[in-house]
Amino acid sequence: MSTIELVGLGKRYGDVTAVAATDLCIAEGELVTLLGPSGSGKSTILSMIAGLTPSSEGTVRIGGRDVTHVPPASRNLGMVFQSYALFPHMTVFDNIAFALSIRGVTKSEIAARVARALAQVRLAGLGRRRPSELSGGQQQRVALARALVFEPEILLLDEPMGALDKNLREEVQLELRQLQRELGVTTVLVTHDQEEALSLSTRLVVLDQGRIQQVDTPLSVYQRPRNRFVAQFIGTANLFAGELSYHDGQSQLTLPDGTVLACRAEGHGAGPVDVVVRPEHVLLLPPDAGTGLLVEVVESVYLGQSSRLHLRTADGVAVIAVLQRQGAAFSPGDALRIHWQADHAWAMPRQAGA
Ligand SMILES: Nc1ncnc2c1ncn2[C@@H]1O[C@H](COP(=O)(O)OP(=O)(O)OP(=O)(O)O)[C@@H](O)[C@H]1O
Repeated sequence: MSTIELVGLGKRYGDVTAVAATDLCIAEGELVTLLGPSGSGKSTILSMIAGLTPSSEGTVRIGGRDVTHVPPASRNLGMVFQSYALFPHMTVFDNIAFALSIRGVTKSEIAARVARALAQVRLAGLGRRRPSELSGGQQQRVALARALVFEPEILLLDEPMGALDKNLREEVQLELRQLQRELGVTTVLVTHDQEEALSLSTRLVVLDQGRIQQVDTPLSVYQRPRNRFVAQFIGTANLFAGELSYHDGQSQLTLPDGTVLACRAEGHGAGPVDVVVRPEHVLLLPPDAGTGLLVEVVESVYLGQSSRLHLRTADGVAVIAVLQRQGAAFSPGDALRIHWQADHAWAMPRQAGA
């Protein structure tokens, strides 16, 4: 099992910087997800780790060894891509055995290794079937077995669940996480699916326009985003522009209408900030409460387990509140006040142009 280190790794296509010089260390046994909008460089980074795309600058190290100029087949990694590309005319066994047989591994060794890989993905006994005789989830697991049969140090997964429907996807995600933990194989995943990223990963790498915006645990990325982009890209974000100040060591936010509310800030001084508050952390008060920010109800949406309130401040800022409590009936036009606990309001330095 192995670490992955990217040192100043970048990729340019002519004038286009697909990936700016990137530093990233992935520890042994981690499952790290590259997350970002289309074109942000996720697949290019994965492909440079795999050795399929040559880098324009920088170094890739796997297990401490510089593999920047080592061909993909000698990097000891397993790969699974969205289109599993199983050979339809071959049995499951032969699909998994294929790459071993062209490398001259003996028949008895192949049989043992394929059987082990099939057992790892819980497909023991299905080796004689053809891909068309398997469900989508089973086909996906064959693709995974095909990657695991090499006993790779590193597993690279590019949208591996992309072709599965939602229920199956959740089932396969859980299995993948369990298997990855069991094997302790260092894994890099590319996905568009935020829930998948949040639920599977030890850490997330959030990318925008070929640059890393934040590397952190899913919880930290959600609760303590580094900037507006990350806050808005992961989950739903209520953003409040205001002035950060400190009083008796406590940070507070002053909104344009003069309302003062608590917030948390880390490592930056007083001045203009954007504060992010997640919908489940917005608390309501009656309009005559002596504190809080005055808002008007735009719409109240009943969702079964919860309801979602669309609100608007006097300055026209849209706010979403998700209420777990039932029976809170509000009508459009109702006046309310909102507030939050200091721990649930995260201040980020205002970026130029925001
Ligand atoms: N062969 C290529 N030639 C020129 N530009 C490329 C090439 N491959 C990728 N790019 C550009 O590099 C950038 C990053 O692409 P990449 O495929 O890594 O993004 P991504 O985040 O994986 O996107 P998606 O989520 O759509 O797969 C994009 O701007 C893309 O247009």
